[in-house]
Amino acid sequence: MIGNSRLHWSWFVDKAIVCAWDTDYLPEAVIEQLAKSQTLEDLPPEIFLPIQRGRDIGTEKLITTTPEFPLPLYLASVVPSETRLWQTYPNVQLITLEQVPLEGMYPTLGIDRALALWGAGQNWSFPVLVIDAGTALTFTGADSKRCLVGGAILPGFGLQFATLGGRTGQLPNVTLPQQLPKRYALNTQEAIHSGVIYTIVAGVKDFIQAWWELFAEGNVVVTGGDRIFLLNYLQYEAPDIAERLKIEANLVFLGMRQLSPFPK
Ligand SMILES: Nc1ncnc2c1ncn2[C@@H]1O[C@H](COP(=O)(O)OP(=O)(O)O)[C@@H](O)[C@H]1O
Ligand SMILES: CC(C)(COP(=O)(O)O)[C@@H](O)C(=O)NCCC(=O)O
Ligand SMILES: [K+]
Repeated sequence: MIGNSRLHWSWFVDKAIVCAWDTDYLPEAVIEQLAKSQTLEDLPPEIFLPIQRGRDIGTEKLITTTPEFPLPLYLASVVPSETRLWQTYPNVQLITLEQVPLEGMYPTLGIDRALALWGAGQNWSFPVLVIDAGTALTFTGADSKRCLVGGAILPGFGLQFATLGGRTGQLPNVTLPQQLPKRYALNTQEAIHSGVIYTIVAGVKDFIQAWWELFAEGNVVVTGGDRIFLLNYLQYEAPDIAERLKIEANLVFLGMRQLSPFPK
């Protein structure tokens, strides 16, 4: 899965997610090395270091399966320039919205949102709302008939901080704090933390409450690179809401493995 910040990887054996990890965007040379690899040992370390170091729980299972080479690659992307790069890989299948069995999708819906929503619905049941705290923060919901209700898109935590740091004369770049900051800050860094975090948390709370007005028993699943931070803040601000949330890093991959038929 190619996101707007980085690449998200999963190694599948049939429908099992053996392991999952993230990397930075990668240069063409690495894609070429992947294409030429004939054994697990040949695989580019930029991609498979987590596996090759043997630190991942899935490693043993991996070594005992004999995959075909070049490795089949299922690609979903919301970054067209990166899609083009990876389409040079000889054994690539592009996953598109047509393969996701949700009803009512609009043509420009992000494939990451569609796959995450499908994965959440398959894993927990519909109706379901997915909150993706990634580069963008997105809400994407579907009803009990697996029909897209719709959603919303706003700049994620990192993007809000980067915009303030990059587009103003005297604001520094800041990173996410572990704890919910003080609301009334007395220095610049904490003022940025407070402004971005309290408004995102209030917005997320409001979207969740609105969702439960539509679907009283509706599931809510949180994913994305900043999911743990978001959940932590919500636990302080709205513990009753936080308690009812599901959290899952690999929603997109849960969605991919439930495509029927799995793309060939
Ligand atoms: N190594 C990392 N590289 C980039 N973002 C990271 C990293 N680790 C954590 N993050 C956080 O993840 C967020 C991006 O979420 P992610 O779901 O990975 O994005 P996307 O799917 O849009 O590529 C960033 O705002 C950042 O705070
Ligand atoms: C909204 C997104 C930018 C989110 O991307 P991400 O933050 O996960 O990298 C992406 O899903 C996208 O480009 N969507 C297309 C517009 C839409 O979903 O309506
Ligand atoms: K995402």
